[in-house]
Amino acid sequence: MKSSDDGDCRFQESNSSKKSIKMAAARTLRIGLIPGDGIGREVIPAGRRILESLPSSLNLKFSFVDLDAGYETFQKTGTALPDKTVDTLKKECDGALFGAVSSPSTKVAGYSSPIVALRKKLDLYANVRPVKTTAGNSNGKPIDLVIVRENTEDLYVKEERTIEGPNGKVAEAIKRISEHASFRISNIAGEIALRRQNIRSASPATSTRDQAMVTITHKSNVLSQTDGLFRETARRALAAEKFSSVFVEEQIVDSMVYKLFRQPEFYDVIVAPNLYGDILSDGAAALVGSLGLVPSANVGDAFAIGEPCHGSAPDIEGQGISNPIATIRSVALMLEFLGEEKAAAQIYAAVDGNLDAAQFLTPDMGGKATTQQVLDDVLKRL
Ligand SMILES: NC(=O)C1=CN([C@@H]2O[C@H](COP(=O)(O)OP(=O)(O)OC[C@H]3O[C@@H](n4cnc5c(N)ncnc54)[C@H](O)[C@@H]3O)[C@@H](O)[C@H]2O)C=CC1
Ligand SMILES: O=C(O)CCCC(=O)C(=O)O
Repeated sequence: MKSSDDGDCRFQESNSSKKSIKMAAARTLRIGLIPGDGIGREVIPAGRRILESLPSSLNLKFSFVDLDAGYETFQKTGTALPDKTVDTLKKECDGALFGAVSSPSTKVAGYSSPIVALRKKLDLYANVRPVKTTAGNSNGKPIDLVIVRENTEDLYVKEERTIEGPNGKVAEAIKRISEHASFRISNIAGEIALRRQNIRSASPATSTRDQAMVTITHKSNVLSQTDGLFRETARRALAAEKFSSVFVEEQIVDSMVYKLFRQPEFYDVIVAPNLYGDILSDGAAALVGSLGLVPSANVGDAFAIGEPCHGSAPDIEGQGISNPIATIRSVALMLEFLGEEKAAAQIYAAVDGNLDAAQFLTPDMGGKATTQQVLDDVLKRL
């Protein structure tokens, strides 16, 4: 049961043809909820509450289906990502929210990260991670950048092996970079840069950037074949006529970290292979105050999963103090990719209001509020 719908939607063009017939009908979206482990189970209910509380003027309705994945699921069933979860997402859902999972740091026979697997199984090839300060929370250095991380390959193909070498064990992993995946991720990075520029052009008074920019991140000075292919392909993708207004530059990943920390306000869109994108986004989260603020969307041509950038945070699990904002912003990001920009904008504004007022902040942000209090404050502002 995919969405019944009268709205315009980037990923659901077949539905847009119904627009003229059913202008007044509400669009109903079916959302899969995958809390996972740890604080994933604390923040996903907050995400659901946001969707349930959107103003009726948006003409949007939601139905939900609870789905399993994670380490606890693995312990109970022997698999971290049940087929039922994947099938339900594919056959029934328009989008999904994923919390976090507790993947062990040592090898456990039969366990494999379910979120890494899910991204591949649904071909969610782009991991879009906006990192942003708000007006009241910028320390004079407004940050507004997006990390666009390739989501299906690189070292995350997880083809590893351990062999006996002459001096003990030797472990190896394949780093796979394809022209196809590098091209499509760079193309989406260019499109995001253009879209951001259009939004800025609509309100020039508040904009501090004149031109869209994409920074290609790589380590092709050392890895000339793998990262070399990524760099070369990204250059080619971004040289397309449609991106002629986008300034394209590149940065070797280690100095990228340096420059990002020295001058974060310089960056607009950063496109990176999977592992560098993962690391850069957690680093960028520190620049805006907390991992608990940074959302992501796993995006393919036909589906989007909103997911906070953080993990299952076992150090704060069960205390009721996990920051729900990364998840709430992930809800907005998922809606954006499902064509519901207006709803997304209202959620972003409510979150910005909460952060700027700084009355209800969780301890990671220096406050004393609980998850519930932050959620209630955001709901009040919606
Ligand atoms: N996508 C996913 O499901 C991810 C899962 N993980 C898993 O999470 C587990 C824990 O990993 P860590 O390295 O500790 O990373 P983590 O992201 O869970 O936590 C890092 C630090 O950030 C804090 N933090 C994270 N989210 C927060 C929030 N919403 N509010 C307040 N504070 C927050 C934590 O308390 C901790 O001090 C591991 O098993 C790892 O495999 C890690 C990253 C992503
Ligand atoms: O722990 C896991 O299972 C997944 C960790 C991967 C990751 O950090 C990310 O992709 O954001």
